[in-house]
Amino acid sequence: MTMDDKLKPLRVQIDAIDAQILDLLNQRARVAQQVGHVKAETNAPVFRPEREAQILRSVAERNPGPLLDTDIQTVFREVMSACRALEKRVTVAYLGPAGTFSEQAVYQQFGRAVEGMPCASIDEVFRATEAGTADFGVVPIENSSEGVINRTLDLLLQTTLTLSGEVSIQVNHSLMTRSGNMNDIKSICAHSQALAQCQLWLNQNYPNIERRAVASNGEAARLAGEDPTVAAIASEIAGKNYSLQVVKAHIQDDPHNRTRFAVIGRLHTAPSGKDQTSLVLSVPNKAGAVYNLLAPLAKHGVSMTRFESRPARMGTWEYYFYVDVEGHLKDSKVADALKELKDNSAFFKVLGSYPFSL
Ligand SMILES: C=C(O[C@@H]1C=C(C(=O)O)C=C[C@H]1O)C(=O)O
Repeated sequence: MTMDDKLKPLRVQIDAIDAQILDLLNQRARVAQQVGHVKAETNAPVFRPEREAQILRSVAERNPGPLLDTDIQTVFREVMSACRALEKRVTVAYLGPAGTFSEQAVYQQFGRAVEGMPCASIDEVFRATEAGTADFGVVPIENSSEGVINRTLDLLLQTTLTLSGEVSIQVNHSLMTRSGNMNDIKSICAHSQALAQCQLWLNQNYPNIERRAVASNGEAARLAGEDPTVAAIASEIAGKNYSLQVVKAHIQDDPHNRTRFAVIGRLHTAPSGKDQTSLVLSVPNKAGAVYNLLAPLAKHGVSMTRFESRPARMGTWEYYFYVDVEGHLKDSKVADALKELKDNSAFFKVLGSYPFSL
């Protein structure tokens, strides 16, 4: 038997299965449309992150293989995204331009069937979401090698928006030029964070080429696309958008470099069963204040998953604490612990409760 003879019956099987999948997907989509009608009657929110998180967890738990859990989740994320878009296509503002890691974070949270709205700055993402021009915003909050993104933390302090999710993505930086080599290159452009994340590699390989910080890696890719003397450090997706070729991939000093993004919006996400709650607080500047601050968490058996401190910038050596705890604001032990925390705090703000990222 030739290879084609062997493949033929297998492909007939795949075609028959695809016909069933197609039918089932559209059955699912019709039910989602009905969900959309029910929501429209009460003006209820279309995107329900807790429900989507539960579905993604459940498909991974029930997955018998051979498909990988993470791959099955990618497929279901897109299925839900497409179904949701039949109810309403949500608009998501992010730090643009297209091709940045922020855009990747948008897709990781919402799937591809969204209206992405690239913004020029983190401030603009907040403004567009606060004004309702966008339903949600996605902003970088922390990088594993460079630390927190100060502007995002400052804006979270003031905003009326809540956190409705977080996304963590692996950040791979590539050095790219129009030609695919470094001949004639006079400067290397990237966002200051990316330059910092590739510092050792650049010192070793191109110590004499000028480094230029620009607004974003996407902007660096755009500049390199226009100018054959400019190299960009950016994601390969950004490079493709501007017809750049890779000189060297994965040049970040930390191979496990990740960035965490916050999803901001007006939605108060319901409990999904595996949630966390983010808050910001400050304490009066006196002995034992931080100890007292955290005691209620231990007392009520609430685990803290993150604790970050930042100077309040009032010249008084006072600090804001960004704290994440396990559980949802609607869990009684979280609610009880937070009530006591609030009583001990000079400033207290709950940023939101949302499902743990996958
Ligand atoms: C269908 C719904 O609307 C959206 C789409 C979902 C889906 O396709 O499963 C899940 C949650 C919502 O974001 C729903 O709320 O159940």
